[in-house]
Amino acid sequence: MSNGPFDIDVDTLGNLRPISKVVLSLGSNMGDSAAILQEAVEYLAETPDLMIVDVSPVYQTKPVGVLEQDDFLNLVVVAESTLEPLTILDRAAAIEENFGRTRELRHGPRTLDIDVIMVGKRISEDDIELPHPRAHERAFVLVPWLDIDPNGEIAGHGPIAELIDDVDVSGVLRRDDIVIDASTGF
Ligand SMILES: Nc1ncnc2c1ncn2[C@@H]1O[C@H](COP(=O)(O)OP(=O)(O)OP(=O)(O)O)[C@@H](O)[C@H]1O
Ligand SMILES: Nc1nc2c(c(=O)[nH]1)N=C(CO)CN2
Repeated sequence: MSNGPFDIDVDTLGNLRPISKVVLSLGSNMGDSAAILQEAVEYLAETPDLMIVDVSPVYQTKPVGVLEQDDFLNLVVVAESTLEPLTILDRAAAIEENFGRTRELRHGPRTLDIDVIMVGKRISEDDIELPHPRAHERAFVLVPWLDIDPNGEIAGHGPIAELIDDVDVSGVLRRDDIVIDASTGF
């Protein structure tokens, strides 16, 4: 899979649309987190013009940032899309809102958080920064991502297989007993 806008899709009107690689990080530490992640993957699979390529195993992870909160369940989704990065961010926020996500505390507990890790190229704007500025230092992103995309890279930081050597992975435990059914929609 290419990282950037090198693959092209032609829509029904004949317009050429670049296909970008998309990486999303999903996390939950409130409510029935396994069921929430399952449903969130289904919402993503139903998103027009976004095709899921793979869903990682689920990991139970120690909280990063605010430490006084429950462990998270995390997974990573790799997809391909012709959507604009801001459209993907809006879609992620809309899916979060289905689960009553509130933003009372930065890095605090949440039913569902969807971070946009990358959408093809690098972007730095008021509303969006890509790649996600903290992804390269987060074991809860790198470990599941590596499982499904061993050649993955974060622009400006390098291959995830190398970045992982510099992060503490001790708080990240694979939960093979939690299976996300990724068969619906792709
Ligand atoms: N790549 C990105 N992914 C997600 N949100 C982003 C991104 N770039 C900018 N944002 C903006 O940053 C805000 C992130 O808010 P949010 O409450 O999700 O942060 P957080 O998940 O607590 O912390 P972190 O950003 O460290 O993961 C959102 O309002 C969103 O518009
Ligand atoms: N383990 C873990 N810690 C976090 C997470 C998360 O998904 N997993 N999300 C955060 C805000 O994006 C802050 N801290």
